Amino acid sequence: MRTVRGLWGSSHPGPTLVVTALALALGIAIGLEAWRLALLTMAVFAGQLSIGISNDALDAARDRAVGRTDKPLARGDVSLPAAWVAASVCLTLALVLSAPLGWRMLAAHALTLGSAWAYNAGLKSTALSIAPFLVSFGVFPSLATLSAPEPAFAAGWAWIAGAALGGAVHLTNVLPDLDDDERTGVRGLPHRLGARASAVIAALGVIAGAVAVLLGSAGGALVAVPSIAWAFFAGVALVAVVTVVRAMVRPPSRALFRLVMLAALLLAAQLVASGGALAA
Ligand SMILES: CC(C)=CCC/C(C)=C/CC/C(C)=C/COP(=O)(O)OP(=O)(O)O
Repeated sequence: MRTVRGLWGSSHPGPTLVVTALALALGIAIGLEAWRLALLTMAVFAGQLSIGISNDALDAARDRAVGRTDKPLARGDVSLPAAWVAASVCLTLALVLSAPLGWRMLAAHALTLGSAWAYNAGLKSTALSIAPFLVSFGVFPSLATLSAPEPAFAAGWAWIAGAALGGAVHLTNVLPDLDDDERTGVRGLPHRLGARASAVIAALGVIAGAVAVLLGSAGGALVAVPSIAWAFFAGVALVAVVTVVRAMVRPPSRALFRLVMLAALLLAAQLVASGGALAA
């Protein structure tokens, strides 16, 4: 039981659940039938577990060195071999569950997973640390549209929205750990930019994502934007403003990352509410 709890804690449960909910929301928005929706959601969930657990497995020694008591592997609640078995099983499950949805969906999911694992394996310590987030989240909306009986890539605006939000996720996720990371030699893009610049760019990313969804789901015509979409846009813009203000007046905390996740969920809800045409 301790191992299962520890593995769940290592999976980055918050982001895992949010990304899974986003996949479910996108699948609902495009009207996927029940079995496709279930497979898409379970495949994304398994993939997220594999990304989160492998991330903590690769970071275990560093996390132990800086006394990260929030990390089950660093605390010794889970052994490293158990984490690697769990991450490998989840990765395999993610691919096996994707396969019945078609080879295009399988290939796209493999790409998002490969890019995330590349982050874990070392890209996180380079100036290109943001790249896997742009790639994985950029491709992410297409996981839903490629799961449809007539597979298609997502529309260009959805790629832009996904990548912009993915960038914001990265720029805010590492903020509370900047000092610990520097001590263990992890110097990704946010470390090089500094906390405030990262938070401001993340907020701009959130706004860019909101504009892409607002205009994209209305076919590019401002006059065609329904009032419900404007309401969601205002909500997301408010989240972006709060993110910047918080970053200016308080030391960087998990709150900024949670605000970005909230913005992503609001945008997904907007897509479901407006029944926006997501496919290209
Ligand atoms: C759609 C999809 C597949 C997206 C995934 C994209 C991606 C690059 C995910 C990595 C997620 C992750 C475990 C970040 C934490 O890393 P960290 O080690 O920087 O921070 P930590 O202290 O929170 O572990």
